[in-house]
Amino acid sequence: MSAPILITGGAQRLGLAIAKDLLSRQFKVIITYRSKKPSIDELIAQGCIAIQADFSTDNGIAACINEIQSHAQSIRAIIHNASDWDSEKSGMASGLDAAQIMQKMMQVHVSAPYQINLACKEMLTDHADIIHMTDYVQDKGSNKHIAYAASKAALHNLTLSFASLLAPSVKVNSIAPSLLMFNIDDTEQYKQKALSKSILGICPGAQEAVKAVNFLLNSDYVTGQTLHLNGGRHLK
Ligand SMILES: NC(=O)C1=CN([C@@H]2O[C@H](COP(=O)(O)OP(=O)(O)OC[C@H]3O[C@@H](n4cnc5c(N)ncnc54)[C@H](OP(=O)(O)O)[C@@H]3O)[C@@H](O)[C@H]2O)C=CC1
Ligand SMILES: Nc1nc2c(c(=O)[nH]1)N=C([C@H](O)[C@@H](O)CO)CN2
Repeated sequence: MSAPILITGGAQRLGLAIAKDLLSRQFKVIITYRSKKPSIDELIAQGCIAIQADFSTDNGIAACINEIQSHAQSIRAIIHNASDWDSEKSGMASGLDAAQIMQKMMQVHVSAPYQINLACKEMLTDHADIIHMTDYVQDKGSNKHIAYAASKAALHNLTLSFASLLAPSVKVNSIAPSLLMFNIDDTEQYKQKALSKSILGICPGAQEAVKAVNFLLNSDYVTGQTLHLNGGRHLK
């Protein structure tokens, strides 16, 4: 029986598109989700295993690891996709102070992938992959999402460390998107401004991430790298 591919945060948007693509091509898929959504029942109906997990606490991460290990003896790939895109403004508006915002961003984007990778590394098959979904801001920072950007930079640093630790049997890479999908509450003004930040000027949708994941899964010689999905934003 083929080893499953684990996708964290697989119940919506990019993670859901990646899960659906892999299931359509007969991969075994395990997703984690934080809050219940209709998409989860659809995935389960297609044979996906769905694990409820909230990475905001170490107990939540440990419980998730136990669930993963109860469902699989081996793992073909781990895609760390789960994420909260907190700005300092939105975080403080929700009552968090600076320390709590930084802790929240580092917990989901760094501590969870770190703990899951170490706990599951012996389960990874020969020629396995770990993919960290980072962000264009990993290299550039962000004046509105300071803690978020720092956590994505730290996540990319995990790529470098785990690529070195797990070679040659496991490849570890970052995928660093900028705008791939809008959010439901994005205004037209925001959308136009976001589109203007890249030289290609489009919002390509989730399939751009699907294609990048499949490139890495099919590669034999790419590790410790970043696949930039940013429409040439760095050239603007
Ligand atoms: N979409 C884009 O244009 C871009 C995306 N990226 C990155 O790509 C990845 C996918 O993006 P996107 O699909 O938009 O992501 P989403 O913002 O849709 O988040 C994906 C999932 O992560 C889950 N999640 C958030 N916090 C936690 C937590 N503490 N524990 C467990 N699960 C959690 C959410 O659960 P819940 O549904 O319960 O909230 C959500 O379903 C992310 O890492 C993102 O940072 C980077 C740049 C651009
Ligand atoms: N977890 C998330 N991270 C990010 C999102 C998102 O919706 N969820 N969106 C972005 C933006 O698209 C940004 O790249 C361009 O404005 C960044 N990260």
